[in-house]
Amino acid sequence: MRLMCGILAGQKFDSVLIGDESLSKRPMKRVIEPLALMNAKIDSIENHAPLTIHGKNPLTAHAFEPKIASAQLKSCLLLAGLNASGETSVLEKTQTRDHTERMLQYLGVNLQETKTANGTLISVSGKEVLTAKDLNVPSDVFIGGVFSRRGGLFEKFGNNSEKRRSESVKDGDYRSFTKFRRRHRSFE
Ligand SMILES: O=C(O)C1=C[C@@H](OP(=O)(O)O)[C@@H](O)[C@H](O)C1
Repeated sequence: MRLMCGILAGQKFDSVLIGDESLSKRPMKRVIEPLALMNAKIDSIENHAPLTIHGKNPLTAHAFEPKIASAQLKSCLLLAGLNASGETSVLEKTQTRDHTERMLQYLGVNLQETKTANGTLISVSGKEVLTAKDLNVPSDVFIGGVFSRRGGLFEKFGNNSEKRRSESVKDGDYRSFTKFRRRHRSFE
C-alpha cells in the first residue's frame, strides 16, 4: 500500500486504497507526510487506511533524507518521482532492500546511485518512459526473516523495522511457514 501511494499520487485520477483489518492498522504517516512535500494530497483516517489519493495534482521533485531506514518509503518516493517534474532523490543512510531500484533500472529508468560520505544518494527524473518487460516474482523475500532471525542475517540492516519484526517472530511461525510452503510450491 505504501508503494501504491507513490504511484497513484501522480496520476490523473483519484484513488481509494482499502486494506484488511491488519493492513488498516499499519501506519501510513511515513509516506503521507513526505509525499505531501511533493504536493500529493492524501486523506486518511488518522494516518491509516482507507486512503483517498487525490490525483490531478502535478507532483514536484524533492530531495529526501528519510529519518527511518525503510525500503517501502524509499520505493514510494522513487515511484512518485517518476511522475514529478525535476529530479527526486532519496539519501539512504542505512541500506535497505533494493528491489525497486533494480526493477526500475531493468525497465529502462535512468536511476542513479551515488555513494556519498553520508550514504547512497538514489535519484530519478520525472516523466520517464518505462519499457514493458517480463518479470518473474518468485515470492516475498521477507518470509526468509523467519529463518534469518536465528542466523542473525538482519544485523547488517541495522536497527530498522525489518530487524525488529524478525526479532518478534515466534517459533509457531515456523509451523505457519511450513503451511505457506505447501500452498506455494514454487517458493524458494
Ligand atoms: O518500511 C519498510 O520497508 C517495511 C516496513 C514494515 O512494515 P510495518 O512497519 O507496517 O510493519 C515491513 O513490511 C517490512 O519490515 C518493511
